[in-house]
Amino acid sequence: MFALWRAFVRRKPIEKNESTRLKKCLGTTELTALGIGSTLGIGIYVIIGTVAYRQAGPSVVISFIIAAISSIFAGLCYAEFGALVPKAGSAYVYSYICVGEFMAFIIGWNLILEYIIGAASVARGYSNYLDGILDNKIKNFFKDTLHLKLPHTNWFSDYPDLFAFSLTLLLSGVLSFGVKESTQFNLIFTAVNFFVVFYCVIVGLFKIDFHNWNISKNEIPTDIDGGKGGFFPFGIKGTISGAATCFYSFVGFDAIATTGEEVLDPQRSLPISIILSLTAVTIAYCAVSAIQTLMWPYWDQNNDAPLPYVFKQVGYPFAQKVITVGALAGLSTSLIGAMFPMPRIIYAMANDRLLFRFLSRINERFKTPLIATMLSGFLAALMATFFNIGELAEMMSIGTLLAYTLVAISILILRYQNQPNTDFDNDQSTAQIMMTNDNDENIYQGSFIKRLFNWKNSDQPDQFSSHLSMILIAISFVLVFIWNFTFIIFEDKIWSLTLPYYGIIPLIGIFLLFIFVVFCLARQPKTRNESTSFRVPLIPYIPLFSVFANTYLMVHLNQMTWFRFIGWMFIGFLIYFSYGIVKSVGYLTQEEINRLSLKSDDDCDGEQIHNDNDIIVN
Ligand SMILES: NC(=[NH2+])NCCC[C@H](N)C(=O)O
Repeated sequence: MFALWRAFVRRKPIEKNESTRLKKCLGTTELTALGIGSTLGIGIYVIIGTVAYRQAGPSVVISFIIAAISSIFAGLCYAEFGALVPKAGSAYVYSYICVGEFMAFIIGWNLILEYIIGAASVARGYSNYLDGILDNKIKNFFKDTLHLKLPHTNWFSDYPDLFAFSLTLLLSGVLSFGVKESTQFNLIFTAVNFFVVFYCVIVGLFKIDFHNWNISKNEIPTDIDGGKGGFFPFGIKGTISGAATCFYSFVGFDAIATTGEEVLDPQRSLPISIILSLTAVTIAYCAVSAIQTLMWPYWDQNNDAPLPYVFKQVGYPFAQKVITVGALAGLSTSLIGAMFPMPRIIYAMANDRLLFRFLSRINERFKTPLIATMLSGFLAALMATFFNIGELAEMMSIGTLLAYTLVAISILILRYQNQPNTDFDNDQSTAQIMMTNDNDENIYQGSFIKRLFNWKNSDQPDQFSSHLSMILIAISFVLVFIWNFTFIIFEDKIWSLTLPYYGIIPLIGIFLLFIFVVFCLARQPKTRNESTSFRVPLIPYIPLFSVFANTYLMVHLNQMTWFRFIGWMFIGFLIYFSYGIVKSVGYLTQEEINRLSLKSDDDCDGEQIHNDNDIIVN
């Protein structure tokens, strides 16, 4: 059991003076453009309209604000990681270096889900959008020629979307043959997209009518389910479930974190551009959602291409054309933003031997992880062909929400650690650090209660305080989850203020317990690493709030999404426990890793080096 735990918490050594074959050329501007480009897409052009129409009405603006808060808190945690680790990577790499292998595996596995399904959903959205403009010509053609009759028709689309399939496959082809994501291209497309958003807001301002935020029920045609009218036609519940959908619109900024190796000054640029791009995107979403719902009644928003529809309805056909250009630019950058990091994460995990080795093969000629790119591209293309966009968006959101949650938890663990693996000038490998850890003397002064409240006001974490904090973090995570699940059971009653006592008692009880645990955690000593350029303020509150907001949105996703997600995690654990845990490079020294990578460059099927520390799971 102990060996298992040691495997879970082993950390990846950081290669000192690691050279990179990639060109260091990106500055804060390019990175911010990349962040905005991969985030601002379907959200503006499709989601605002559909959420206003079906879930939240004009209060879609509030839904966006709620989703923004949860994403911004996650963004802060990403920014700290980016500032801390001077190395290319995603949340997966960061957590492997700072927290431990098991956490890293789960984050990485969820990121793969996010990117594959994210790419599929954007491709699908792209094709729906084009269809909306072309009066459903693509859809009708495929429906007539290749009609599908699959069970669960709300999951699957009723025709195979070969347009989305070809688009995804084409793009992954382009990406695998070494066409580096051109930042120039991205910059131009993002600028076009942003200009169009700006244009919509300005032009739209001339056609706003505040009555649209206060429509009464009898103005809504009887054959339309428009709720009770007003600003919250579907109640607060609608606004919140809308927020869970809007969350999708904020996903993508994490692409910034995967470019670390090409950035001139990552420790400075990464945090700045994450925060800048999230701010810009939030303003854009809030502005467009306000304008769009003020221009046209929420109950008559179009489903496939709502933004141009509204401009057409108010008598601005020219604006419709401008929006189409912006949408195609925006959806393209969003699609590339999802497809580009996808093979890189698979490659990184396979390189660390947490996933199968063949996925880390670099193609000699094109110098890209060809197999990983093609395989993930093919999977994304298949998903885009058969699944409905709604199902894809939910599935992507659950993976991303869990990844964000775990990144926030990782930041907490990092801050309360007594042996951080973040001394980047020290060439001692993690293996050695772990050895010394084990021989540490455990001088636990004072009784448990005293330590729990840190009576001595110690400001230096030691082994005891760091273990204690880990336990407190785990307990608070479990409490937040249970609280959110309980909340959702009674949600209708809570919003209508008719909550019975058997609902009040557990909710208050869990809440008080949570406050107690957070209080104890806040008392524990934290590490002080003043050298990093960005640190999340208000530890432990901001990461805990992020955990709360993310799990809250997670429990609002539908049951089927949860079942499919559990299936995905099950496959992941199967791979980890049968392969990753025994093959991972987590316990190798730097020299061994070098030998290993030399070997795998020559011959991927060669024999793998086994080190003395190879663990036996007992
Ligand atoms: N990395 C991803 N999962 N990308 C998909 C992002 C979707 C993007 N937020 C949009 O609204 O278009």
